[in-house]
Amino acid sequence: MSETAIEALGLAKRYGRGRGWALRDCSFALPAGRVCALVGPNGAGKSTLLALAAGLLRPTEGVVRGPARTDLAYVAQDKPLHPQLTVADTLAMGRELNPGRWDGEIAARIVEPLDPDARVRRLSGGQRTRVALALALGKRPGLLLLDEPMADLDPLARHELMGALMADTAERGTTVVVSSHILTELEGACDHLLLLDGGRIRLDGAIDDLLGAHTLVTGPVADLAPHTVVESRTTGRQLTALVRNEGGPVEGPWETTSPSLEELLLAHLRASKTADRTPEGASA
Ligand SMILES: Nc1ncnc2c1ncn2[C@@H]1O[C@H](COP(=O)(O)OP(=O)(O)OP(=O)(O)O)[C@@H](O)[C@H]1O
Repeated sequence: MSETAIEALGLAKRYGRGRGWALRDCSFALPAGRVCALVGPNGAGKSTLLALAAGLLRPTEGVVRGPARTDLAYVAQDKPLHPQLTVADTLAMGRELNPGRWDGEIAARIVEPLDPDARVRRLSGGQRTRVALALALGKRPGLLLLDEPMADLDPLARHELMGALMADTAERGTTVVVSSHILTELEGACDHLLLLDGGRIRLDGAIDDLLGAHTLVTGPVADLAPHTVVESRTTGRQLTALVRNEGGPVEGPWETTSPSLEELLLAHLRASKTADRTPEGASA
């Protein structure tokens, strides 16, 4: 059995009485060393889950257990930094706040394109992202929580930083939970998936297992029973459906392939949207 890096049990969050649930009944256990993609539509609860995991929010219900604060780094969407400090001062502060574990080398590598004497308030959004990531990685955390870390980076910087981040965390066996809307960014980098929608977990598991548990079916419109259909669409006489592999191989006049991560996610998201609109709930 592999060690668990972070675990949630019945975790729920409501930002005040009378407000809706931002997160509801979330239970999961993430094995140590995994790189977990946290995905879901706007307002799904991703930032809430990450802030709860970082210990910055208190759950309304349930618990989340992770490493101690000293062994955890969190890069929030708004990347709070001290605007008056320079890049070099910010890293010096990181060293002071993390005695005995600060890795100046990785931090310096991340901010390498920046002027060390530039003040944070004069940096662009993407440049601030570099500083925030340098602080987080310099801390050498066992668990790294990243909330849409690459959103304001140009494609080249995104590619370079994602590569550096993944190489470094793989080398050290760091557990990473990273939220993003850019599925292509996650596809090669992550090995675990948490899909949130409407504050609830819709999919949770190793990406290979999840992909292997589904088949994408295309062909003439016909009944796919006894297979469990996650979601199906018809265009004219053509059927495209994502089915679970529970009922054995799909046999019939259809072409069957393994879904891509994007196809898997989109089908589950469309299915949960339909289920929310259907009183009895649709299959998901
Ligand atoms: N500080 C807050 N006060 C009140 N409601 C909040 C607060 N933060 C988030 N919410 C609500 O909680 C729900 C989940 O929001 P959250 O930011 O966690 O979603 P998200 O999945 O990170 O969205 P996005 O992809 O847009 O960043 C939303 O309905 C949002 O309006």
